[in-house]
Amino acid sequence: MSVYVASTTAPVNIATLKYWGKRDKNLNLPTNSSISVTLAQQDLRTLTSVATSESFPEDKLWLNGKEESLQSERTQHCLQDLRDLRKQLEAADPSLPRFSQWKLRIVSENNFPTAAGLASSAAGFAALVVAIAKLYQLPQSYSDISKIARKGSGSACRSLFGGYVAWEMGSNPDGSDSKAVEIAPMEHWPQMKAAVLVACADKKDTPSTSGMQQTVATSDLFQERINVVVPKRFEEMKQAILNKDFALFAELTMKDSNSFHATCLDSFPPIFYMNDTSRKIVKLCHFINAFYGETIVAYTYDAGPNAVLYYLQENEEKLFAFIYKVFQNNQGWDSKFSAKELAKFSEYFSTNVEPKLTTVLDDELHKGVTRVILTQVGPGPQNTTDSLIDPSTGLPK
Ligand SMILES: Nc1ncnc2c1ncn2[C@@H]1O[C@H](COP(=O)(O)OP(=O)(O)OP(=O)(O)O)[C@@H](O)[C@H]1O
Ligand SMILES: C[C@@](O)(CCOP(=O)(O)OP(=O)(O)O)CC(=O)O
Repeated sequence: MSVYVASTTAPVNIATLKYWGKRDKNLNLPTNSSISVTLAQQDLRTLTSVATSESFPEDKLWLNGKEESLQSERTQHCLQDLRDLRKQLEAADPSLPRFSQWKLRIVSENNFPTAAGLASSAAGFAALVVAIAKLYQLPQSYSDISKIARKGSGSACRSLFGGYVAWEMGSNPDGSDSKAVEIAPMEHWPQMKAAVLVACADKKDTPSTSGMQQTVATSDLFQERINVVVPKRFEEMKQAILNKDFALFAELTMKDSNSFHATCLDSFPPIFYMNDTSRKIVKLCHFINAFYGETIVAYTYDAGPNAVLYYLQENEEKLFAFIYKVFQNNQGWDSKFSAKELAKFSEYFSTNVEPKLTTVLDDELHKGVTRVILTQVGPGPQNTTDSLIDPSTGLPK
């Protein structure tokens, strides 16, 4: 029995200009273009291996060690599109093995919690699509392949690229121009860092897909957002990235997060993703920027209460004087900083911040957070020699 195997990793991306709203649910076509930053894979990544063999009786998926259904319409859509592209290759070259007819085994692992509002579906679908495209040796560009990932989960199309990425909404009814493109690679602005403050949360309020539908159907504010606010902001944010203008990038990022959550609140019945902790972190960020008289941090929130803070390496000490002070009891610091480095943040706080503070910081705020993930801008999907499939059996290792 010949078993053919391919593997890839794929990153998480966190939008700075949010995708919210579909104009076509089946094809996952958005009502606005969006922009994101791809995060480093050391902390947040999916590893996916795929195998195909004439002897496999059915398609199968194992996610984080457990067998899961592959029956969702979205996954089926992705598999069908990939098989169609492979079929074209096989038609052009009859010597190729008939992978398009054979069943697939997919084994995937996320190195972070799945379905915890950390964009696991984005990394997951990106990895799935890239791994199969690799197995099938498809010649299409990553922008073309991103259209298939998009059908799995909209935000997944942006995880096909590293650095700074746009999802161009397109206008064709068949979705052929709704794809991800690179705005700039990570090397363009490698100083961008991200601190994820993972909030304590039960299941999310409303899944993204149904939340979007509700907003599209009921919010008046949403019409202003997609027709006026986002088109202008999309161009401005692209320029801010190209010019490495952090103050502008940060302001647009914060405003866009607020605008997206405002349309959620304006939906009927309203949808609440941010909680009290999220709102206090928003206030803390504005306080920090006002304290220094300069914008050194931006917050953004997806469809859940976790905060993602973007900042530049050069401002880490200034920012962490506050953030470490408030969240030092949360796990996640020791893996990135030595005790000496952490002591420097405390020292900066007691020397430069504390004497000038006019307000008392909330010493209970850390209780609403479970852990911090300290990371940075990162590359797109990576080739890997790690494999989750045993090629002699075609089963998970
Ligand atoms: N590695 C993976 N391979 C394939 N599918 C995955 C993978 N990881 C996650 N998924 C799919 O994504 C689902 C989780 O998506 P969901 O949108 O609920 O959470 P999330 O992406 O972590 O959060 P959010 O979209 O709010 O950031 C999983 O139930 C699974 O179907
Ligand atoms: C708030 C968001 O994170 C929404 C992401 O929505 P999904 O991509 O998870 O939605 P589906 O296309 O229905 O799978 C904003 C963003 O990532 O742009």
